[in-house]
Amino acid sequence: MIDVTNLTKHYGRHIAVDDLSFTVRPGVVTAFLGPNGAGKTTTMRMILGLDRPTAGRALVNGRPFEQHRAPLREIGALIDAKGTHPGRPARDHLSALAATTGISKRRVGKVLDLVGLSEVADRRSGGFSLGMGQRLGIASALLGDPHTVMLDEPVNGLDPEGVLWIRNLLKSLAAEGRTVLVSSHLMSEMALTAEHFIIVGRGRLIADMSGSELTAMTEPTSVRVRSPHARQLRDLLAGDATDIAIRGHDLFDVVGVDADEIGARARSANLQLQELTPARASLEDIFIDLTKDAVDYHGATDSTNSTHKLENPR
Ligand SMILES: Nc1ncnc2c1ncn2[C@@H]1O[C@H](COP(=O)(O)OP(=O)(O)OP(=O)(O)O)[C@@H](O)[C@H]1O
Repeated sequence: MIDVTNLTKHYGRHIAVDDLSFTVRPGVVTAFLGPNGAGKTTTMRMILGLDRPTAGRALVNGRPFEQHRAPLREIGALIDAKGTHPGRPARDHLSALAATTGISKRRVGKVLDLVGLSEVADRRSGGFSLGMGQRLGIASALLGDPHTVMLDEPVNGLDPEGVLWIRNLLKSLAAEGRTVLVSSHLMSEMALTAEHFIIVGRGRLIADMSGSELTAMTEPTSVRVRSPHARQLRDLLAGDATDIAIRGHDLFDVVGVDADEIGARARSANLQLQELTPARASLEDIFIDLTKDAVDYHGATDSTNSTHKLENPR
């Protein structure tokens, strides 16, 4: 469990983390999302005691990280995958880490197997690809068999196979009952991995909720209707719909009339319905909408110009 309360970090006049409070619970993957510069790494560094908060506090399993007798058994973290000595083989790196932190040497072989590096464990890590380096960083994080795992942008620069591997690893760690916090600026990836989302922008909390709660923040954008009587149904709805888009001989999308109303009208006209599906914005659209004011640099094509409406933006 990670508890962050009123956490704040100033660098001179710049506020990197601004009065942030949230709890990361065990058993689900929690995504820590925000655009570049939102304060994710700074927050994670404060959770690990690597940076001192200007105000507030961060607790790992009930205590500040540095007050645990065996901190690496409490929380394993990947903050900078390049933090290994390039001349040292992966196995030696992990063995040294185990020896200096009182972790059994047997764990070294176990984590090398877990991350798929056993065959290259005696090669110098300096020759590792980006993906292999990430795997070694994750092996270091898991060495102490920790209750809580925290990874900063672990999928950055990985190939699709590496991305899939990390996704499955994170889910299995959470399924074992561990607390898993993983940062990213890519909602598209996290939507497939996480169940809970903590979204920050310019150091401030924007949202702290499950995927279904996030989705429920938007009004349905349209309703998809499939019926063998599509034409008659369209005629029935034409007066109230703001838009009707024909998608096929038996399929169309309606804007401006909700699914309950379409169902009621079809029933009273005795017209059969085969599909009635409200369409909502994707998690990625919602993320872009929520963080659009916190993005420092927009591209020439403004991806924030989405059409859905948030009911309850914070
Ligand atoms: N040591 C530092 N000195 C001064 N400013 C810093 C320092 N570390 C971070 N910052 C600033 O604090 C803000 C938050 O940075 P941070 O790296 O925590 O964001 P982030 O969400 O992890 O972003 P990214 O996704 O780009 O890694 C940024 O504006 C950054 O420039």
